[in-house]
Amino acid sequence: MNFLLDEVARATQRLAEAGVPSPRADAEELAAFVHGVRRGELHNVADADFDALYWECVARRAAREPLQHITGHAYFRYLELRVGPGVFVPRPETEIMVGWAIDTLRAMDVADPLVVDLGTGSGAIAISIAQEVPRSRVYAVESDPEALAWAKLNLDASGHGDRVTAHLADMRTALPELAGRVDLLISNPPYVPTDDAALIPPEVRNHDPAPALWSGRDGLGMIRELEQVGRRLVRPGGAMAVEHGDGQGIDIPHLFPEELGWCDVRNRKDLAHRDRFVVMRRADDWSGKLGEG
Ligand SMILES: C[S@@+](CC[C@H](N)C(=O)[O-])C[C@H]1O[C@@H](n2cnc3c(N)ncnc32)[C@H](O)[C@@H]1O
Repeated sequence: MNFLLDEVARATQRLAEAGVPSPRADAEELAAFVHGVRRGELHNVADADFDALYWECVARRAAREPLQHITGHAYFRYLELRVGPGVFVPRPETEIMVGWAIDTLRAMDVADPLVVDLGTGSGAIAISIAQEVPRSRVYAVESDPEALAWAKLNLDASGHGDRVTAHLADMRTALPELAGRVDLLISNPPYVPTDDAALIPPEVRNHDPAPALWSGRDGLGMIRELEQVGRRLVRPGGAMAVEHGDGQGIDIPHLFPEELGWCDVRNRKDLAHRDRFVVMRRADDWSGKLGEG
């Protein structure tokens, strides 16, 4: 074993003792970050090049600071996003929902689909859709100015800024000018039950911003509101996708009832086969009035 890999093995043990869920991967990722190489190239780092900064990073991770806050970036689909304090770190679970949205948009017979991402955080969802659906126009809504600043940073770096508009607004009332015109509405809203606060890992509880997490005792507060938002914004025949937490899959389809013009309401699973998001469509012929609560 070379010197660096030996250090990585020691760091792995330290992270495991601190309760980090993926200690080996994180120890390698930090070593790669510190030495400016990819994980698969760590064997090329010469002993003399070992940087003691590595152990500072390991100490921060052992104190349960998120890996992505230490490296300053998070990977999401084909993007490398800048993240740090003040913005929610995008998660792999959300990539699957975005994949569903991209497939749905590509299958729509609409030349320049109009998309709304509610609670954009780092901009992960909005920028991925703009990147992978070339003629889409995306509105990215966020109420937290600090988070929106990260989204704008990522948007500027992405090269898709001409088709993504960032809005500082409350997702419950945003974009009245798009009423009844949106082809696809997508949201990863806050959905963690305040009742579960004690169960949440320290990386999340102490580092993701509070507005990104909590949504009432059962976690469903914002998703209930999103039903009305979808009814107001999505055009007849348009689609909607909403992420939710473990164990909420059973409750959410009932929040989008046929009587209110929702159809094809389905639970979708993440890679771990847990219900993770719900998808639905506005009926083509729903006769209710837009915007009615
Ligand atoms: C779970 S995070 C999702 C961030 C990003 N879309 C992602 O998937 O990585 C939820 C986001 O919604 C934002 N948010 C919470 N309440 C909001 C509201 N009323 N209006 C707009 N954004 C809100 C939070 O600030 C946070 O950035």
